[in-house]
Amino acid sequence: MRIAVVGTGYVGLVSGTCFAELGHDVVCVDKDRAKIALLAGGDIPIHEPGLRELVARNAEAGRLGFTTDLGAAVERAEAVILAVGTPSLPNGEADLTHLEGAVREIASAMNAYKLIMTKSTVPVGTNARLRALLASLTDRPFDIVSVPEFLREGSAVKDTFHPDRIVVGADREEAGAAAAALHRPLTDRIFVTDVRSAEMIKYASNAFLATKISFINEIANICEKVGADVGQVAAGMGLDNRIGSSFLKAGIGYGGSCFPKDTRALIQIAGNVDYEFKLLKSVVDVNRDQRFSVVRKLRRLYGDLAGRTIAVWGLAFKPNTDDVRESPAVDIVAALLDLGAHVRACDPIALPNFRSCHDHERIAWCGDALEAAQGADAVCLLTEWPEFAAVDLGRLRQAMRQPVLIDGRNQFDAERLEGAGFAYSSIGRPALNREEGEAAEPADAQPNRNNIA
Ligand SMILES: NC(=O)C1=CN([C@@H]2O[C@H](COP(=O)(O)OP(=O)(O)OC[C@H]3O[C@@H](n4cnc5c(N)ncnc54)[C@H](O)[C@@H]3O)[C@@H](O)[C@H]2O)C=CC1
Ligand SMILES: O=C(O)[C@H]1O[C@H](OP(=O)(O)OP(=O)(O)OC[C@H]2O[C@@H](n3ccc(=O)[nH]c3=O)[C@H](O)[C@@H]2O)[C@H](O)[C@@H](O)[C@@H]1O
Repeated sequence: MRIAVVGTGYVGLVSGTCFAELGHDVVCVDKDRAKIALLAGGDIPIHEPGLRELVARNAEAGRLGFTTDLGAAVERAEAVILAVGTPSLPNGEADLTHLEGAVREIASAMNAYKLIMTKSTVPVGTNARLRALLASLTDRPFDIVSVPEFLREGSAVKDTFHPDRIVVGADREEAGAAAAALHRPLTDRIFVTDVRSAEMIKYASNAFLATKISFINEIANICEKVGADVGQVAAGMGLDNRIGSSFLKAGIGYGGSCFPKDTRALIQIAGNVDYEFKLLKSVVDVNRDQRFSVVRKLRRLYGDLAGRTIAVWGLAFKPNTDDVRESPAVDIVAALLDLGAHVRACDPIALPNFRSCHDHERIAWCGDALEAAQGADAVCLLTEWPEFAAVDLGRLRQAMRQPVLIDGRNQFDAERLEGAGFAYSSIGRPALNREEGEAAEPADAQPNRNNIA
């Protein structure tokens, strides 16, 4: 099939490449000329394991092309995938201007029947509105079906080739069958439903996963107070098939381009029909606060952070990506700077993206974990890159002014760290060196180890 993919972000690029790999003839379109020039030159604009090779192989085979000419791509296509961004408006609602713009451009290129598949995450009712918009602009026949995308950054290629399920929302049976047939080589688990339910499945799925994360983070906060270990609690809970073990990793909360945006949008979707989604509002509040637990631990330890040097390990919102959109690190670094601290930051690949948006005279940009730790009063681990957990503790201790490690992603073993002479604190796990009932006192030159948990 000849396919045009409109929007060459994660979703467009990965799904376009996937369909090329399946033998289809794919052209990816983006209005960002720099992005298309990069792709046409054999480079890729995102860090995604396995993607570069896949793009190169399919481009070389002539099955995958890149263009800024939406009209030409759509004219030759039998199917069009919509994968443009749907970012948050200031009130939390999804901004649909990119989608509407793309549909207007598609209208001008309609020369025959097209199967249009919306992979962008859109509020319930959006596909119906896009259908009405397109119908008002063209007499040519088309279908619009909803095929929400569930890939994760960092494992996008694997997720696309081995999805848990494909959801197809169609209001005409033949259109649903055609979209399902296109995805059939990827999985037999294809759930065909109506368009509105498909749109809602996407938001409900992201909101549910976000809820699991905020839930376990609140359990972690209670664990800290009662002396339980959230890792053990999550493991024990996860053995129940009804609960499942995934998305129960406690830490500094979720970030990224989707959970924050989609939870806000679902709260708005509910609000627009006069329903207050209380649970989801709390999920968002808990998540917003959770990241600052790292800063609170530092303040309990040191009191005033002005003039302190804090090493920040990890800037990406999760490992295996250079994406820093709504990363907890953004707020944590800003809070440290507001409190007068000096920050020494590192990340294996996300540093340039972070630096381009959040540069500051009191941030030193460092090449690796040990360089960042040089002269630091504390290390804060914010992204669970494997190289951080593998750091040589002896060299780390030597590099630091004070051997303090705040582990925002529970990557280290407390006993090992404390055995190596560190004051160590993680999220929701008991601190070995803290006596029950011990009073918290502000510290001066030396950290008050007993206050770190
Ligand atoms: N990033 C992710 O992991 C996932 C994203 N999604 C959803 O997929 C959608 C796309 O997200 P990303 O892939 O992150 O996109 P992105 O926001 O990184 O990129 C979208 C691209 O669309 C292009 N674009 C906008 N209007 C255009 C037009 N009229 N013609 C051609 N190109 C146009 C932009 O220049 C941009 O390069 C969003 O709705 C998102 O919520 C869904 C699942 C996973
Ligand atoms: O709609 C989207 O864009 C995508 O959003 C998420 O994917 P993604 O944001 O790429 O990454 P996740 O692996 O879900 O992680 C999101 C955030 O949650 C955090 N997280 C995840 C799992 C966990 O147990 N604990 C936890 O804090 C991660 O550190 C990260 O900050 C969903 O997992 C995808 O299914 C969905 O397609």
